[in-house]
Amino acid sequence: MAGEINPFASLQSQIDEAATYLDVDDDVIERLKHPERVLETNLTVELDDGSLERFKAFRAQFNGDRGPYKGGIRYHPQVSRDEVKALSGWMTYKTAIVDIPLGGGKGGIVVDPADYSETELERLTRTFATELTPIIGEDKDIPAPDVNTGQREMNWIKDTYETLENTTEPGVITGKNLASGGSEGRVEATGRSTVIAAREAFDYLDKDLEGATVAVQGYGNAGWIAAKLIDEMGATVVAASDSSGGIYNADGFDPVAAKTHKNETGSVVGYPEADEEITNEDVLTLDVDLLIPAALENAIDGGLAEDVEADVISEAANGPLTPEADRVLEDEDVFVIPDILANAGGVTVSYFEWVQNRQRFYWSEQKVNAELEETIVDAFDALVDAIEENELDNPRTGAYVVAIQRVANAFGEAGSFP
Ligand SMILES: NC(=O)C1=CN([C@@H]2O[C@H](COP(=O)(O)OP(=O)(O)OC[C@H]3O[C@@H](n4cnc5c(N)ncnc54)[C@H](O)[C@@H]3O)[C@@H](O)[C@H]2O)C=CC1
Ligand SMILES: O=C(O)CCC(=O)C(=O)O
Repeated sequence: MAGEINPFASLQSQIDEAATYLDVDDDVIERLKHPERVLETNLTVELDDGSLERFKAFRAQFNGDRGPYKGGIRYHPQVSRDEVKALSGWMTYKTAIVDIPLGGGKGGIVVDPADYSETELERLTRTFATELTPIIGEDKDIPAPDVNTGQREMNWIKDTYETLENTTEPGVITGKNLASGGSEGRVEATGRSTVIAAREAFDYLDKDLEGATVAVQGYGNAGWIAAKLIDEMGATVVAASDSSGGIYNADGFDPVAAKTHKNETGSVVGYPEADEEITNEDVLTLDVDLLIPAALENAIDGGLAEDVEADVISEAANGPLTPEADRVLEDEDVFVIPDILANAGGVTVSYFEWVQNRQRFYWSEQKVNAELEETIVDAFDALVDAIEENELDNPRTGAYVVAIQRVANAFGEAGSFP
C-alpha cells in the first residue's frame, strides 16, 4: 500500500482535473477544495484496569451547501487529520453525484479496536459522542458507520446524544440497528451500489456479467456483500482478501461460505474451497473481468497499476487508487467506476434512513432497494452523459464534473451574506 500518498492531496488533484472542464470560477473551486471546519479532540478514556488512555479523534465538516454534513466514523490506527479531510470531501461529491440533499463530513478515532474490550470501546465511543454532541444533529451533521464501526457504535452514539440533549432524535445518526430506528437494507447498501454500478458499466461497455470473473480486496461490510451480490448476478468470484492475506480458486467459490469461514476464524485465509493462498497484491493484479477494491485508500499506486489486468474496477473503498494509478489505468483503458458513485449506496440508504426517522414511517426492504437501484442508475446515466459531452477518458473526472457543478450551483444560488 502506498501509504505515503496524502489522500487530501489526491482529493484536491481530482477536483483540479475536473475543474478544467467546468465553467466555475477559480475562487469558487478554491472554496470547494477545503473543509469548512475540522474538530480535533483528545479523548481520555478509562480502561478496564483503571488506567487512563488518550485517543486522538477528528470530525471534518467539508461542505454544507447542499444540506447537513453527512459521513461515517472510522476506527483505525491510520486515521489522521488529512485522511478525514479527504474522506469528508469525497462525501461532499458523493452526495452530489447521487443528488441527495446532504453535504459531506467524516470522522475517525486513531485506534485499533481489536486491542480493546467491548466495555472500553463503549466508553471510547460515548466519550467521542459527548465531544460531537454540540456539532451534530439531524439538521447539522449526521454521522454513520465506516471502517471498524457498525450498528453497535451508531446505537451508542444515538443514545449518548439523546441523553445529553434530553430528546428523541433518531435521525442524528444513521446505520443504526432496526430496533433503534435503522433502515432495512442499510447494511447491504454499499456492496449493493458497488455491483449495480458494475452491472451498468458492463452494459455500457457491452460486456457480459454472466460468468465474468471477479476479485475482491477487503472482506468487510462493503467487500463481502459486493461478492455475495455479484455472485447472485451470475458472475464468478475467484479471489478475495482481508488484512491477513488472500485466497484464490480459478473456478470460483461460494462467497457466503467464505464469509462464514472469516466469522469463525477471523480471516478468509484458510477457507477450504479456495485453498490457493495469494498475497493482497496478487488479488489486485489478477487477470479478472472485474476488480472490487473494498479496503482502504491508496491500495493501488502508479507502480502496481502497471500490473493491473482487470477490465473494470468498481471502487467500493474510498480512494483506493492514487492519482498516478488513475493515469496509468486511463492509458490502459481500464474503466474505473469512481468511489463517489460506486460506493454511494451506503450514504443513499443512510439518507432513506434519515427520511424514515424524520417521518416516523418505515419502508420495506423491497422499497429501499428499488429506490437505491433508481438512484444509482440515474447517477450512472449522469456520469455517462458527462463522459460523452466532455469526451472524457476517465470516468472519475466525469463524476466530479457533475458533482462539483451541483455543489457550485447550490453555493451560487445561496447568494452572499453581507
Ligand atoms: N461501511 C460503509 O457503509 C461504507 C464503507 N465504504 C468504504 O469501504 C471500505 C471498507 O469499509 P467497510 O467494509 O465498512 O470496513 P470493514 O471494517 O467492515 O472492512 C474492512 C475490510 O478490509 C480489510 N483490510 C484492511 N486492510 C486491508 C489490506 N491492506 N488488504 C486487504 N484487506 C484489508 C479488513 O480485513 C476488512 O475485511 C472503506 O474504504 C470505507 O470507507 C464506503 C462507503 C460506505
Ligand atoms: O452512510 C453514510 O452516511 C456515509 C457512509 C460513508 O462514510 C461513506 O460513504 O464513505
